[in-house]
Amino acid sequence: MLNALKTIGKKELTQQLCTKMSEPSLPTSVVTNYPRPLVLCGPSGSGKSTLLKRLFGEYPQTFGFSVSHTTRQPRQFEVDGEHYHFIEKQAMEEKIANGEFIETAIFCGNLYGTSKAAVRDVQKENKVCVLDIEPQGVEQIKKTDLNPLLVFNNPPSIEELERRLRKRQSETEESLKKRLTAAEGEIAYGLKEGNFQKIIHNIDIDVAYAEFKEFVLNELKLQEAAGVKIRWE
Ligand SMILES: Nc1ncnc2c1ncn2[C@@H]1O[C@H](COP(=O)(O)OP(=O)(O)OP(=O)(O)O)[C@@H](O)[C@H]1O
Repeated sequence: MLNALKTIGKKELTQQLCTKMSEPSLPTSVVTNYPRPLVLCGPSGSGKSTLLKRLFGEYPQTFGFSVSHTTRQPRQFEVDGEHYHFIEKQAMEEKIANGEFIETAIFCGNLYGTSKAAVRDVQKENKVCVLDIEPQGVEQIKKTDLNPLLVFNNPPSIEELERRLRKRQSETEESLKKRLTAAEGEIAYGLKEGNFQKIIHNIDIDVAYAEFKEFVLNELKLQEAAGVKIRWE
């Protein structure tokens, strides 16, 4: 499942019980004067959410997530444009056909997706839009003019992934197996030269976070030097 939907899936599951180039890089062509989106890709259990939680904790105003679209009905207290962009199925299908989405998936019979416009909305606040997406989404976003920073979070081994996921106690045996099977392909994709600008070897979380943060901050400073406004506070 695409990663935004993995996140959505977790949210839904809780709510519904529905169940190398390691050199800093400047944009080759400056399409907008907004902060470049930050893509963090890596297998389930590799520690993406842990890294992002720390980053958001340290820089609460600088980074943001985009608002996803969904065809499901809003729940009480859910605000359109805040929790989701609620949209009719046909309208969403038209937008998908129009190439307006970076990634989409179906969960419990409803469509969900991350639109390019939603990423732009975060950029317009001078924030870095963070996207936790799977390889298919990475390939999609590379085809757009969003010009993201691409980071791969590499776990030490499949065995360690399994240990982390079991300890997290978030998975059934079936979903655990699916995640571990998918991990092999994701790691191969992540380590392939040229697919990402930065690979974080996430063994010790403190070391991994320090490396991740250093890469991101260096990139943001380069963008600032090129005239991009970044919201620090
Ligand atoms: N470097 C690390 N060493 C040991 N444990 C870690 C490390 N990084 C994360 N963890 C733990 O492993 C578990 C999985 O981490 P996390 O939820 O951040 O992964 P994820 O990549 O976001 O997974 P998913 O894609 O399924 O959301 C968590 O319980 C987290 O505390």
